[in-house]
Amino acid sequence: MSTHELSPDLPLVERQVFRDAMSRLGAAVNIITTDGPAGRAGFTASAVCSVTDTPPTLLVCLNRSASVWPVFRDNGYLCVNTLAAGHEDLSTLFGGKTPMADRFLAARWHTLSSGSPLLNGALVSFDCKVSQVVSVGTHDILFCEVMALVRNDEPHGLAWFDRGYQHLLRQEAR
Ligand SMILES: NC(=O)c1ccc[n+]([C@@H]2O[C@H](COP(=O)([O-])OP(=O)(O)OC[C@H]3O[C@@H](n4cnc5c(N)ncnc54)[C@H](O)[C@@H]3O)[C@@H](O)[C@H]2O)c1
Ligand SMILES: Cc1cc2c(cc1C)N(C[C@H](O)[C@H](O)[C@H](O)COP(=O)(O)O)c1[nH]c(=O)[nH]c(=O)c1N2
Repeated sequence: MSTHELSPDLPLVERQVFRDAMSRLGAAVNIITTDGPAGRAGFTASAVCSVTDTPPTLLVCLNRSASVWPVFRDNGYLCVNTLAAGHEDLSTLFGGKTPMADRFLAARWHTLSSGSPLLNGALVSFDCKVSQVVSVGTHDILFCEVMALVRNDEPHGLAWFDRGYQHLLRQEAR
């Protein structure tokens, strides 16, 4: 067992201690998409969670230094596409550096009423309106009200754990 004290203004080495610790929190992998007046964009996010079911709301944390940030800020609508097993390469593609057109060419999509792209074969997709944005440190927390959702019967989910992908089997498929 090891204990680390952290200060709020973390120097690089302490930031690494924090990240190493966070790498132990397994999380679903999602591709967050948007399309609208500011253009089409998508990125991979593991910092996604449920906030409240009344009104149905989830949150997405987006680094303000990401190339996609101004597009999400201006469109105000997004879709959270939760990935299934087999989507590892797509996750990596949307995880940075790849030009936007190439990210979208790698999969099949259809357009939701909000305009946001829904990933065919996602475990579940949440079509959302961004209801509130709170900036904390380097990130914006996007609170997203869910307007519609689409579920898929794909038996295997995908998790990001210890800096790698893991397949998860849904209870119903056991
Ligand atoms: N919340 C995030 O912004 C976030 C989450 C996961 C991965 N990533 C990015 O994906 C890449 C690979 O990540 P990795 O998990 O292999 O190794 P890593 O060492 O960069 O990250 C380990 C863990 O720390 C957290 N984390 C990483 N960067 C963060 C940030 N800027 N702000 C808040 N939390 C952060 C995440 O929980 C992540 O799983 C990195 O470029 C990382 O920045 C970002
Ligand atoms: C598994 C995994 C998980 C995450 C990420 C990456 C990967 C591989 N990234 C990074 C994010 O996807 C990346 O910064 C964007 O794609 C933007 O990259 P560009 O600035 O367009 O190159 C990321 N970024 C973010 O702001 N919030 C998050 O929750 C996550 N989670």
